[in-house]
Amino acid sequence: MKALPIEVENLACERDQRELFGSVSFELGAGEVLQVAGPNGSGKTSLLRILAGLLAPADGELRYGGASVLAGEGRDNWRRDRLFIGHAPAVKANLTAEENLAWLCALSQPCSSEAIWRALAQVGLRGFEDVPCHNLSAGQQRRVALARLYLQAHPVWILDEPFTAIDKTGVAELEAHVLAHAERGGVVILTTHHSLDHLSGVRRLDLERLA
Ligand SMILES: Nc1ncnc2c1ncn2[C@@H]1O[C@H](COP(=O)(O)OP(=O)(O)OP(=O)(O)O)[C@@H](O)[C@H]1O
Repeated sequence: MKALPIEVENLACERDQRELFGSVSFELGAGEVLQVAGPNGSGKTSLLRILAGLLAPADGELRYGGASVLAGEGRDNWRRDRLFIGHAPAVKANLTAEENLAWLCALSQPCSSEAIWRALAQVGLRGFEDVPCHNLSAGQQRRVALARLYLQAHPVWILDEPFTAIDKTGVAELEAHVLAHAERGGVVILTTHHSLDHLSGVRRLDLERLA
């Protein structure tokens, strides 16, 4: 499924009555990857949470397929098409890897056990399907959350620090998966403190310069 055009116009964010950023604007189309960069506290997570619909902006507009997400008419398409994976892995400690994915997917696109096991194998967790997440390492817990990228068919990925706690091989695999998603007509918006300069075609939005 191809992503529809995304337009962000003069988006502003305040936290505790302090302006974090005042006029973030960009447009993205199918096949594009955007890295949101900037120092700690510059508002990268806040911007991604606004885009995901989890935080209200102080001002500005987000359009998906030409329809305003914030005003309402584009909201259903946006909620259907965007997948947000936050900074924390958001896995439930007492549930197994499989149960976590079944629960996470049930909220948007329910998945079969077979599909979940396949996705867990793709993120290197074959043999860990039935292990409660409190018995997994930090990197393995992150991999459980990232398995959704192999499982679900959302065209727009919004990923906050997806590489955190992931080993070198895992980072390379995830980078390739991000690029492959874009090649299939998806859009990826992500934050990371590691450089993506070695990947061709990744656009960069620097909140430091916009603040
Ligand atoms: N729930 C909140 N309530 C009030 N202020 C918050 C909240 N969450 C974050 N902030 C503030 O907003 C600012 C930006 O935080 P944000 O997490 O968006 O930055 P970031 O660029 O993602 O940082 P990092 O690189 O450290 O992850 C920080 O000064 C932070 O203290």
